[in-house]
Amino acid sequence: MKPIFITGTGTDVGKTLVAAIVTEALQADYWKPVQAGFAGGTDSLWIEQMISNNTTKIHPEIYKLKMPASPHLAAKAEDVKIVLKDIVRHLPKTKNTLIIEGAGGLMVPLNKREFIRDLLKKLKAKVIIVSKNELGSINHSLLTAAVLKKEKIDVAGWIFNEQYLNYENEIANWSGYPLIASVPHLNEITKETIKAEAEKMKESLQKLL
Ligand SMILES: Nc1ncnc2c1ncn2[C@@H]1O[C@H](COP(=O)(O)OP(=O)(O)OP(=O)(O)O)[C@@H](O)[C@H]1O
Ligand SMILES: C[C@H](N)[C@H](N)CCCCCC(=O)O
Ligand SMILES: [Mg+2]
Repeated sequence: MKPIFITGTGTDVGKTLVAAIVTEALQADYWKPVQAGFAGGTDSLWIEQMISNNTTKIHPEIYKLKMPASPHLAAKAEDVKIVLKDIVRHLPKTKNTLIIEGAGGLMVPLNKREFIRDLLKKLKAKVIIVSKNELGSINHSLLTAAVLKKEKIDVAGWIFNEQYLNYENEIANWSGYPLIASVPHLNEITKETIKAEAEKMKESLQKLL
């Protein structure tokens, strides 16, 4: 089975929160190959704290960079070069479904000429796009979809995070990619609330993937 790559319309849209829900729902493994910024903790550590099942394995990052910035700049600050084939070479060998989280959105540079877009292509992954259900999101979402289409990338569909507006069907229709699920604003983010969202999402995920 292809790995599932969780990208988003940008940074801070809720990729890690959605990744926790999807990972828990499928009892999948999780991998964040490029982490830029870890003063407040890494995405991997956060996922580890939010998962309830005993099957999930969290695979170590390949690049763990200090600066909370675009990975190409965070890498430059540490005199590191992000090499895509080194990430691909370290793709975790697991029989379990693998959830991979990107950094920011699709057109985030990893080095002078390659982007998250190129990484997910090289990893031959199937993509879930996380988008926020808020004003401005139609534009961000359709630009993201345009890049995925141009590159003929295999897309499973959208997961919308935080329901400020009802844009889900609009964006699904315009893009032609299906709506997988919607996640409400969670007043409390705990193992229990993640597990409850995972239960709600399980069936749609299993159907699509
Ligand atoms: N549905 C939600 N309810 C409440 N808080 C949320 C929700 N989704 C995301 N958040 C909060 O918004 C912030 C950003 O979310 P998250 O870290 O998942 O974004 P991200 O897309 O993974 O960012 P990055 O590009 O840094 O990986 C976090 O503090 C998270 O807890
Ligand atoms: C620091 C942040 N939380 C992420 N790790 C990296 C986001 C990169 C975004 C780059 C950009 O689109 O401007
Ligand atoms: Mg994240």
